[in-house]
Amino acid sequence: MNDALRHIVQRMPKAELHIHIEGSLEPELIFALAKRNNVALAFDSVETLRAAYAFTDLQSFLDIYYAGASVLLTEQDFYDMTRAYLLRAQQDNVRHTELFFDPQTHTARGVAMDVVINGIWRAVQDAHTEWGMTGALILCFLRHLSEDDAFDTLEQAMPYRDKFIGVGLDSSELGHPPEKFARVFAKCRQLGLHLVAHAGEEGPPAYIASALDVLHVERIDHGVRCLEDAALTARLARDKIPLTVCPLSNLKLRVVAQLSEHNLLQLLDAGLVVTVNSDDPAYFGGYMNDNFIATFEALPLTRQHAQQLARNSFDAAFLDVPTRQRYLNEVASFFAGQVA
Ligand SMILES: Nc1ncnc2[nH]cnc12
Ligand SMILES: [Zn+2]
Repeated sequence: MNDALRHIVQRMPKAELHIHIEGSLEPELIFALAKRNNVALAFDSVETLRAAYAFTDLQSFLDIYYAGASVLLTEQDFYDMTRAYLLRAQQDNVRHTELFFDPQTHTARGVAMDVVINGIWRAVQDAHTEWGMTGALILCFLRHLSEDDAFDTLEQAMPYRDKFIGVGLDSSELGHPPEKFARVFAKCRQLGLHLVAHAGEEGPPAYIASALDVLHVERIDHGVRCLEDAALTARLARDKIPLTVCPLSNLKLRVVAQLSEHNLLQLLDAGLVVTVNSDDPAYFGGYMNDNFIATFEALPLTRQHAQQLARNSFDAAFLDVPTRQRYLNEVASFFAGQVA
């Protein structure tokens, strides 16, 4: 990629829609919080922890990711983690972000729901006050746990209903199809929550179809395996169901062997509302602009693709009409001022 295109991709306004906030915990912060909270870690240094980030698949990552999250105990911990992510995202010209959080990872360790939600939400509010970034929270159910556990989690979260806009589904995909959570998603739909789900990351295209048909999700997280089913791909394009794609995550979790083999360009060519996101940036070697640059380096993507991806990120976001329009106008005027 040439310098002009690199500059465009870095500077263009963008939204991040697939970021697990616990996946933004850098090893340095894990060690600092472990010390502050007197939590024992299975690693003796930042370096040995980082060296363990050699994943072979989704599960090998999740085991380390849940261990890392064990240092989060107080509201201040959740605030500090979220603040660090938001500051980093701002450097990449992220204007709006929708943060996933995994309450069950914390409540199972005795951390109260209000500690989790209030800490994360206060950091989002401060970013809005201080530099105008907009943000929202999406509560994710862990799919390796039961639907009853998800119902309990929803009930515990209801006193904080004004602080999250939707629910998602994450963790180990294979063997835990969307339909396992049909009833709890139906309840969330009744409550007027936005609905998303991880599907088609490691799991088959059938999981994408059931996330749509059974859970009635509005976006698919990852979804990269949809291309294995032409009818499903056509449906996603026709219904403008966005995919929140995470290229460096796909590389690190061996969904693809090399980024040059990533299907992001085919997904765009198929007319899908593709977005680029970081997933778990502290674990996968990159934040938003790292993902954009690595992908643009690996694939024959152009300035037009960059503009499409920036626009898609705001089109796919759960924004009110005037705010979306304001961001789309920002994208248009940014690109109108570029000569590359
Ligand atoms: N990429 C991913 N897939 C499923 N669950 C996750 N939790 C955090 N990152 C995840
Ligand atoms: Zn994810």
